[in-house]
Amino acid sequence: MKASIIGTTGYGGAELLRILKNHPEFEISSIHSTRDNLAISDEYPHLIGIMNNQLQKIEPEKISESADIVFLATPSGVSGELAAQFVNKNIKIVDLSGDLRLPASEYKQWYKKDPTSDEVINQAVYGLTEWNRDQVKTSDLISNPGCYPTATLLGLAPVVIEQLIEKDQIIVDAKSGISGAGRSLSRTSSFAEANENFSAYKVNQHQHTPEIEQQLKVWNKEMEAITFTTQLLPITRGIMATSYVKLKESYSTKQLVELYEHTYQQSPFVRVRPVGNYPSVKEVAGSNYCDIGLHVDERTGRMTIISVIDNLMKGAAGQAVQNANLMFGMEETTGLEMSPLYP
Ligand SMILES: NC(=O)C1=CN([C@@H]2O[C@H](COP(=O)(O)OP(=O)(O)OC[C@H]3O[C@@H](n4cnc5c(N)ncnc54)[C@H](OP(=O)(O)O)[C@@H]3O)[C@@H](O)[C@H]2O)C=CC1
Ligand SMILES: CC(=O)N[C@@H](CCC(=O)OP(=O)(O)O)C(=O)O
Repeated sequence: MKASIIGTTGYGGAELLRILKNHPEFEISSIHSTRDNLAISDEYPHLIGIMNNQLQKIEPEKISESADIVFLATPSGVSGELAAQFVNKNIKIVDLSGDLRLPASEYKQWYKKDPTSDEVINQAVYGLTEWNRDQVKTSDLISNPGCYPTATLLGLAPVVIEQLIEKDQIIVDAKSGISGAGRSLSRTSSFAEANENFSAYKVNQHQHTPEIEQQLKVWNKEMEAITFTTQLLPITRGIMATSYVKLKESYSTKQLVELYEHTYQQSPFVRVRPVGNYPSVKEVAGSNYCDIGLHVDERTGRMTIISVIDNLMKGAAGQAVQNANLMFGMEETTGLEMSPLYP
């Protein structure tokens, strides 16, 4: 299968290159960004001697004729316009941005950008793979989940679906490494501002809030608004989402660990930690795993759920390829079985 990547010079694009270069079934047929006639190894010297593909102009007609799938690793606002040019052509699409995840009106409110049309948005399947496998398999247009929603939703799903928690009491305290902000320069992600620092941003205004709430409502329509805080960690890769939920009845940690193990027993990329064991971001770095640890505080009746992912892998390129694998009838793990980079 031939794959094209748009947004190849960004961090998500670079991670797609790393995965697809070693994928047994996908071959990289063309790479694109706003620039062309530049070798990818000139932009990314870590690829010297590994890949010397040239960046090419973005010509949707030509790409659709020569590739079976296109990955849009482009910024929100750009991806939606590109997706509209590829839909209904003979090519599958996986969009890594937030452009196809929300209804147009809600997108405008949270992203403060013009949305793409609801007609395109409505064709997209939300690619939280573990929970949407059947739809992903038959879709030609995938809206890949955001990095924070992936970690948060995988952590919350079992207790929301089983209706074990209060519907209006979810608090999510989430932290991301700096690569989550992309490759372009910004003051907050500069070394001097981020190193040895730890700061909260977009408090109660983060654009991933409605994406999380929307999926919680799919699982249980009674679910209400969440409190969601995002923070910037001075590390390169990794997200930790710590969710606090109020249990309706009393359960032990052991009972809930068993529920999570049972829920995810057919999900090779979700690893539930045993009682008393909590995951760290380094334990999933460079891999497509989402690791989940949990604990019930019997004093408060609350459960703490800690889920970690690599934002560039399960939070972006890894999950995008996991979805692409299913779209072409492959095992979801194909080309994604790399172990975490530890230490
Ligand atoms: N970083 C992360 O952890 C995650 C990112 N995402 C999403 O994935 C997408 C890519 O993110 P990331 O790789 O971090 O972003 P980067 O800022 O690192 O890269 C953006 C890429 O898009 C290209 N680009 C920018 N504008 C255009 C345009 N008008 N037409 C074509 N290409 C364009 C850039 O090309 P050039 O620089 O050559 O102009 C670059 O290759 C974003 O939508 C992001 O929200 C989702 C989950 C996690
Ligand atoms: C650390 C950091 O800045 N992360 C970014 C992630 C953005 C992103 O992935 O954008 P989408 O909305 O297109 O998914 C943020 O919090 O905005």
